[in-house]
Amino acid sequence: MFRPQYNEDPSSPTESSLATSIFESPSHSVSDADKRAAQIAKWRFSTLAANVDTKDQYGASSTPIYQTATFKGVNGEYDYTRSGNPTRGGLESHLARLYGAYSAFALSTGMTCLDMILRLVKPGETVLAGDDIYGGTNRLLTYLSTHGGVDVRHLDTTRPELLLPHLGGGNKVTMVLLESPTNPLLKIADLGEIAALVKSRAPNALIVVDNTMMSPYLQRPLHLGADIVYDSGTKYLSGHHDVMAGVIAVKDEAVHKPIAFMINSVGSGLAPFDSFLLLRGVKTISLRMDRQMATAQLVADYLDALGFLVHYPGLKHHPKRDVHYKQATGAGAVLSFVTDDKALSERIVGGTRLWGISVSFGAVNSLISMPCMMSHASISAAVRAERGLPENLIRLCVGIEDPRDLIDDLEAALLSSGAIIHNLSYSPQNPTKVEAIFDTDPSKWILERAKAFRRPGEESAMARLVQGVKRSLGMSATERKKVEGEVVVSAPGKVILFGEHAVVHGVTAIATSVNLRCYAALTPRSDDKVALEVPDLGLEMAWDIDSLPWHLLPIQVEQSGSSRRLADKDLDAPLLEALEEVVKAGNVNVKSALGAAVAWLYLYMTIAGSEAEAFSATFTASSNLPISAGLGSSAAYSTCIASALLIAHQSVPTPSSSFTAEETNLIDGWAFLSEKVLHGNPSGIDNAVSVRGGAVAFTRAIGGRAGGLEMLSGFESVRLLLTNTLVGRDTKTLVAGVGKLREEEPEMVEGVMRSIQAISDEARGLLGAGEVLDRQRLIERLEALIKENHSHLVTLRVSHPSLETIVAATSRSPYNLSTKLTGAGGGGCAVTLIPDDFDQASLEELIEVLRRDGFEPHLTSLGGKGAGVLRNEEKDGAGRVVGKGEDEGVGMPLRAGLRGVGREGVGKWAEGLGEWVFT
Ligand SMILES: N[C@@H](CCSC[C@H](N)C(=O)O)C(=O)O
Repeated sequence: MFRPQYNEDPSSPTESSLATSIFESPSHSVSDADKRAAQIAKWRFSTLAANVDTKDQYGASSTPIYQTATFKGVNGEYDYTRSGNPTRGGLESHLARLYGAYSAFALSTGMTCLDMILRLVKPGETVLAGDDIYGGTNRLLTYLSTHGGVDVRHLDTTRPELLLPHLGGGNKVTMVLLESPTNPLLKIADLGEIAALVKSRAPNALIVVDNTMMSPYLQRPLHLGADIVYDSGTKYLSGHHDVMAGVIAVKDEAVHKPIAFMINSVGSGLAPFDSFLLLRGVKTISLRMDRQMATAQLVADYLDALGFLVHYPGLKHHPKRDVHYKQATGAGAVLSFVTDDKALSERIVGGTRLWGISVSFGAVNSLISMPCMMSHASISAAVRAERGLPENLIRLCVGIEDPRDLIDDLEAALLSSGAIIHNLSYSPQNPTKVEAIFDTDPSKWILERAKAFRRPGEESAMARLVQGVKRSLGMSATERKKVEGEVVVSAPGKVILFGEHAVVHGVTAIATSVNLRCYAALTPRSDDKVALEVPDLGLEMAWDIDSLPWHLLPIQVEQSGSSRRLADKDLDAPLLEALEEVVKAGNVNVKSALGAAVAWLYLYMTIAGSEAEAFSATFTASSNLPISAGLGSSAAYSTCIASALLIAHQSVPTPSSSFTAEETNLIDGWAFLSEKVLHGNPSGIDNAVSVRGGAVAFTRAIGGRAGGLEMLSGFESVRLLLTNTLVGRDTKTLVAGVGKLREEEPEMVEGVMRSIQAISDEARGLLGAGEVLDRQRLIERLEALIKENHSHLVTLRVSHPSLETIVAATSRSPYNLSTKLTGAGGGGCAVTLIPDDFDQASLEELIEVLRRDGFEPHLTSLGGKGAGVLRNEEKDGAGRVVGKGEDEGVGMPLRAGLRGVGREGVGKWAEGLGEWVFT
């Protein structure tokens, strides 16, 4: 005789026949039927579901509806539809295969199934059931206990150990009735563990599982130790809410027989037409459920991201997620959430248009309900309260609609009800961008979508309070990543030697690094804070890491071609605005300090990529570069932030000799992003020079012409006097002034632009790999070009009396030096080339003259090194750099020295630290 195999995947337990008689247990002959069964046993669920294995007398593809009450007794197989009907029989054979069951029965409703099953329990016996169960189940169990003499006990089935006191001893437990997930709180019971536990202590007790939430597609309890499983066929099995039905599937003949007897005696078998509908619906179950589940996950993620307490086993933090996925292959398409306010829940439910307000679930259209008022209304309010079923609970049953329409509708209802409000840190132009993400990654889309809103009121305040208390107790809310040792970096400033202003109009500019630099240390700490110290700006701030707006982090688009995460091209407006608020909340409003703090936090968060990757550290930066003088101090600062963070995150290792081109480009990309935070729309030339050092020729892409950046490698260092006029100026106004002049006098300005392009072209040749001149001739040509370029800048009206004073002082005898403004002009700095043979005494005298005139001269040189990192040789046994955190007891962190030496001493301090490696 053929016996079913209870394997992992659905087996083929019954012989393929159009009908299964309920009078007798299925008997099967070894032969073709067994061979076919063996073949079917290999099929996966969706193949089995779509192929109904019937043997109709006419070969009908779709099982015919035998709409007849009686039969004339051909072969004695059927006599009366209550006892057996070919349409129902075909359905039952098909269902048995899907459940991996010994046999299956199709009944008029799910509740009829439970009724038939509960008739196996006798008065005086005990049934154990969950404390979160469907209202109809609770009602029938209550009736049985009040009218049938059955002892019904409700327990929390998520804790198998709670069953123990009820098993064995004087207890007469003959049935354990389980739901997993439960309806409506989606709690998870470990079906296998409970079955084993019950069987070990009460071997005769039957394990019964209501599997309606999952269907056999996702969970097959008979394979987990259950004896009987039943489903409301009205739900996922039929899928269209056009038929009421129930299905019982059993493990063996011993259970089959009494249930078959009862169904025939009572006449609860499913009618032929309804059997046809159920059979038709079940063929598509896997398709429907896959789609419904995928959308349910999005809806759950969305509500979760908005801060609602959501019950759904697909959520990462569902308390029994692991148990669920041990016994089921998916999370299903029902979820519930609480609002903490019944009236609010009513407004949400009433505010939806697409979600139908209805009981039931599993159909192709989505439904919304309040269980306490609907599916679970038959449980008294007192019992609901006792069992922890919130009156404000909303249950969502997700259908196959487009997820975007469902979210639109739900979002509108949440908004109109006041359950969520707009997140003002979110820029309103983003929805289109967000919509586009849906096609490539719906789960990222949903999280981005949730960023636009937040829940008003208590909950977040409460969460903040809890976190505050935790912090005050010295408890960390999150296990933090640690920075391994202190990271010390530096990066140079730059001067634009030729082509400033003209570069805005597409002319090539030549910029070189200077040996004035920004220095910075990233020092580990262990108090869950991230801090910033820029003593030059009077900036000293610290933030709790978990108080930062991590939820606004831009979506991380998969990047091909690099194992490292590259910087985004554009700034994320919501994050930027939120960080400005964060910094302003610390009473920092001065533009330079505000920018420095926001740039630091922006890179700190985006390079980490998530709060989980963030570490606790202090970033300390100081620079001997004049600030806001057109010398690229912000680019040097940005380069320091980028390189320190990338090294700390081990995206860039501290090299033994120099950085690779890929590492250099990576640092440049992130430094450019920081420059965007600081300047809005920078050209990129400053960070390019700061990261790479040396000299570059930079042409901005403009009017369809390609731009470019060329490193000028043949360049040897030249001495330079950089004189700060200390006259503040506004770059934007000066750039706009040249633009206006171009409109008013186009020919004149075009002529100047052409001349400056010629200067830059010649300089590119001199400093690059072009014409090789002897050193003296090179300096002479550069001096001539400096003078010429300055005169053009005067013509463009961007000079300033203070700059002209410096030009005059340096060009007069006995100095005879060439000077030009650098950068935006209108004040700022002037650069004076110092030939190799210029005598030291004259130089010192000139510096004194300039000082007396109220200027601030710095002797420096052109074309120094780019970004650098201090090689820390101190390693521990595992080869890691020894940490010098605030509290690691390994001596003073280097940042203390960096703060202590002041701007003038910082260069010397850095030199004395040890060996540096540069890009
Ligand atoms: N009025 C009905 C409610 C049926 S609820 C159906 C379904 N099981 C669900 O959970 O939505 C009744 O009282 O039984």
